[in-house]
Amino acid sequence: MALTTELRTQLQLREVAGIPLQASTVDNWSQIQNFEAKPDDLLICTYPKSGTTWIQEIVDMIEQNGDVEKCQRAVIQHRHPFIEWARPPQPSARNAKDCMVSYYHFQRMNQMLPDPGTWEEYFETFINGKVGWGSWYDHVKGWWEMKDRYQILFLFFEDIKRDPKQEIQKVMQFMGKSLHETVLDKIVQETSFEKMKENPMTNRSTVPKSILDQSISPFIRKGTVGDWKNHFTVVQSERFDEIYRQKMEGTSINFCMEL
Ligand SMILES: Nc1ncnc2c1ncn2[C@@H]1O[C@H](COP(=O)(O)OS(=O)(=O)O)[C@@H](OP(=O)(O)O)[C@H]1O
Repeated sequence: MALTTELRTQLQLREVAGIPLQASTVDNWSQIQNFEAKPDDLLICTYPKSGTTWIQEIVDMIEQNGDVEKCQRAVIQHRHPFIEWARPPQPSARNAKDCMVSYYHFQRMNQMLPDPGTWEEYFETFINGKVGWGSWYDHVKGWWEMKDRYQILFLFFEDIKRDPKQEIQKVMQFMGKSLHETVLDKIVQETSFEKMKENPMTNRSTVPKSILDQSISPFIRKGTVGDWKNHFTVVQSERFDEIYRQKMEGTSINFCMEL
């Protein structure tokens, strides 16, 4: 049974250093902040809805040398636990407009996050960074500035979509692995949108409907670049571009908005 609307409106996000987060994350914050990575740990650092699940599956497929059965050993969220969920960061970025659309549909179906309201209301919430995990702009700018100072592989959703093999190869090299071309091709195939949408270990179908109601919007929804054009009005798009220019001023990062 889904949470009632009344209960959902009570699901307020709380803030740590100005970043809205789920209450359970805030309650465990000191434990999360004290997390110490081991030298060979690989952290996947994504803004929500930027392809987290996709890169998780790619990384595991590489780690398991393309062995599909091994990647079926558990659901994706158990194979790579989320640090902020405090049960026991490579940044991946996706253009802000598609990210907003994806996040909007996710908040409609995710009963553990506040109801997004109408698309117009959500537009304001998102551009003001009042969504869970905070501002898209701060996340992307922060990691972009950091990328040359640490051992970081910065990936774009749009690049993986355009040329999955080339980007998977980059991840493989970053992980210090060398896999045969046929294995790479298999990984490309197994991590395609169609495969991951059907795969119960990646599509969140095992999560109860009371948490993720996939009848409202599927977790693996469209997986495209440019879906924002189906949601943004011309006025919204122009206003967004202006705000984007202000917020991203001074950064050299460039996003592809359509393929
Ligand atoms: N294999 C593959 N190919 C293309 N696109 C894919 C793939 N897997 C997931 N996706 C799309 O990624 C979006 C979900 O992002 P996240 O996994 O970061 O979501 S979450 O933050 O972990 O909830 C969500 O985007 P939208 O479809 O635009 O909503 C998913 O459909």
